[in-house]
Amino acid sequence: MTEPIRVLFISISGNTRAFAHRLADYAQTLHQQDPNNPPIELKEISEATQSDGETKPFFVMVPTYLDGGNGIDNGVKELMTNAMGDYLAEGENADLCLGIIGSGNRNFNEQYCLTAKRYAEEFDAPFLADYELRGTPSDAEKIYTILKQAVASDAKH
Ligand SMILES: Cc1cc2nc3c(=O)[nH]c(=O)nc-3n(C[C@H](O)[C@H](O)[C@H](O)COP(=O)(O)O)c2cc1C
Repeated sequence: MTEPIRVLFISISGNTRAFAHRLADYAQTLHQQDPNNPPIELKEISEATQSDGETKPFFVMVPTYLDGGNGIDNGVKELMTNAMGDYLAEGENADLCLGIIGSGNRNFNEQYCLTAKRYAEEFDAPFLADYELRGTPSDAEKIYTILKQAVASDAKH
């Protein structure tokens, strides 16, 4: 039996939630065709989430909400998504994070997907992929392949 791929996400206006479900639906279709394709198990993190301590590896999907700065030579302030950063910082959770997927809007130029990039650095996990807004079917295909490869090459756990 193939272990599900776990994906933790946070979503403020619903785009990341929509993409997470698109990704899980795509994984489910492939899983039904061939049980060697792992399904995706989603967990939504919000301000209300209490961590009882993660025990299995997972990936993170985080959109970008930043205020001020340009993210390069002056500071930016993370808004809205802090509950995910707090969750990763709790206990040993970050040790189980296999990678971060960022989303955002390219209109933000250098700040595109910057929260995911900052998390990757802070929590010492690879920045695996990015997509815009609600993502596309081809983003789901691409990201599913990346997650599957990351699980297969995970020598840490
Ligand atoms: C106030 C605000 C600030 C944002 N800042 C950024 C940003 O700095 N970089 C970026 O790539 N996207 C930025 N975005 C775009 C969001 O990351 C994008 O809409 C994302 O899909 C929202 O995900 P959600 O609907 O799951 O909350 C911003 C959106 C808003 C409303």
